[in-house]
Amino acid sequence: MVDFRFDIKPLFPQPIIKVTSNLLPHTFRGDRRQCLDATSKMSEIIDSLGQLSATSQGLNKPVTTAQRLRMCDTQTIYLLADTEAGHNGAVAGLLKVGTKDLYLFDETGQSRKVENAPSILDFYVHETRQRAGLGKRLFETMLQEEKWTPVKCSVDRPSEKLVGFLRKHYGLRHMIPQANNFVLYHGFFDGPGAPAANGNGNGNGDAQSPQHATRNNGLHITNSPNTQLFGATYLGEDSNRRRGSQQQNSPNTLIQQITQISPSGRYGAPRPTCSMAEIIHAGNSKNGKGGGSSAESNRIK
Ligand SMILES: CC(=O)SCCNC(=O)CCNC(=O)[C@H](O)C(C)(C)COP(=O)(O)OP(=O)(O)OC[C@H]1O[C@@H](n2cnc3c(N)ncnc32)[C@H](O)[C@@H]1OP(=O)(O)O
Repeated sequence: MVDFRFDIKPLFPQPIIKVTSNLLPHTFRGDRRQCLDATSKMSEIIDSLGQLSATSQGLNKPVTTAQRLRMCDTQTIYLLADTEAGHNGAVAGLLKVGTKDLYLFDETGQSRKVENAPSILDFYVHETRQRAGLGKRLFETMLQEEKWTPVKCSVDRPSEKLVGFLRKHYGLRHMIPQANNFVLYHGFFDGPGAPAANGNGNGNGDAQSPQHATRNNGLHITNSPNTQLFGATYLGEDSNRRRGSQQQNSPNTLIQQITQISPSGRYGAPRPTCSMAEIIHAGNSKNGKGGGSSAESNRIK
């Protein structure tokens, strides 16, 4: 549990509050002076929880800060408190969600641009309170408030724990391979309002379009914003075969393809295992050619 030097109770009239770019609890009512005080305290809470989340995920800098939230009007943070804890109460967890415009592949390998895709961006429950249902409570509140369903959420590079959480509580198992670090599950594209496929029907788009792709040995490299930011991702043998990739490359070339678009921000940060690129590197090092990428050298072993 995270304690603060101030009493958190006035900020948490209910156990879970929502905070957006004004850095105020959604329940907040007050004059200008109270507003400034609440903003400063909320900033401290968000920064503390964001830092703990980053540490727990092995990131070298937080994904969630008050400053970032202030700059972004498409994100919401849900905070869970235990107002009975200690003298001042304590905060137990954080869930940051938002909407993103993403270039994504559906189950058949068709490329689609999805605008305002619901995204799970950061999720953390304090170590002393994990596996006690608090994560589920936060997530359920978020789903209700945002009017989202779990299968329609994209998840920004989920940890093993989050993958387990989604499997356990929502039965999400079958991922759709992507060329970026977002994870989608089968069913994401189903139902009314499903986004249309892009371009020419083979999922590649044309040479001028943002989703233009080159595929080599299962690596999907596009010039989409995601790939530029986050790097290429291994799509797996099956999807590679399905797409009829012609070219066979050496392991060295694969590493170059992964590293030519080096990750930045969250993605340049050291991470624990659980990445498709890890699989490639592991396979490659068996051939005596391991390591070398900036992401790889940053990763905690
Ligand atoms: C997009 C992203 O934010 S990726 C980063 C996700 N965050 C993290 O990995 C930070 C560390 N982990 C956490 O903070 C928490 O474990 C959360 C937020 C993932 C889940 O919150 P919790 O309160 O633990 O979840 P809750 O109690 O509702 O559900 C428990 C289930 O989550 C999964 N889980 C939670 N903790 C663990 C763990 N230590 N090891 C493996 N699975 C875990 C399991 O499926 C677990 O069910 P089980 O106990 O029957 O195996």
